Amino acid sequence: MMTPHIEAASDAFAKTVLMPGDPLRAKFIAEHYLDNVKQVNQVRNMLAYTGTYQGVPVSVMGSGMGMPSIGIYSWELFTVYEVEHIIRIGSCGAYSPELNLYDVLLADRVFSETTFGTVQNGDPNPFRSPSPELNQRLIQSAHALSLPLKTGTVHSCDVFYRENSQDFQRILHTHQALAVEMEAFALFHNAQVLGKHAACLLTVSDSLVTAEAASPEARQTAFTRMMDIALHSIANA
Ligand SMILES: O=P(O)(O)O[C@H]1O[C@H](CO)[C@@H](O)[C@H]1O
Ligand SMILES: O=c1cc[nH]c(=O)[nH]1
Repeated sequence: MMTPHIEAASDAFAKTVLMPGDPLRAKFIAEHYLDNVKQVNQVRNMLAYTGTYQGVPVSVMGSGMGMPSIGIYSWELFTVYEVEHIIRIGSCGAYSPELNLYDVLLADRVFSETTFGTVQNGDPNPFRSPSPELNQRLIQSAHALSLPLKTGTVHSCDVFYRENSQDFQRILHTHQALAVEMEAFALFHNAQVLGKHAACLLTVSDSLVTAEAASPEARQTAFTRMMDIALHSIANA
């Protein structure tokens, strides 16, 4: 075992890793998109695979839910496996009435009340940013594939079930956060601290404004758009 959480050999990962929260979404991508696939991790069922997409090496690994989990996996990938780029591909809940179910959103800034940064290296700044280069490539890929892509601030939240379900209005208006998810802040923080590159693409799976939620079937189709954009950006880097 190379780390307490990843059993893969030191050269098992490609330089770019796609990270959905759900390890089964990682399996889906490996099975439907990649060639020459090898499973490289199953510790704690946090499945990881390496293969090629249009001839370019790429890995895909689940991050689990929440900042402690992605904080561990992204740190180990960046420091032990010499991974250079991590693109999170996740689901999010819409705060903005202008976001519809299945829209794909690229985070250009992340806000969080988490203590992750303060505890990790004493940085209390509640905002983190993605890699401008990765974001530019993702925007170009969406354009090349004629897939609509929105950009904006995302809220990374430590709590999924909040007592006050309308609290999102405050965060929308105070920080212009268009949607909520639970990992991007820690991923961007680790990338910044380690001099690596990270980005976050999200598909709207539900709306806190309208209380609509995507069906499981629709989620799969809609999520493939985000996967297409991410994989195209890797193949055309
Ligand atoms: O779909 P994923 O990538 O897991 O992302 C979102 O879904 C989970 C909550 O249901 C959290 O991990 C949140 O960030
Ligand atoms: O973190 C998340 C993801 C999807 N929907 C939510 O409400 N929260």
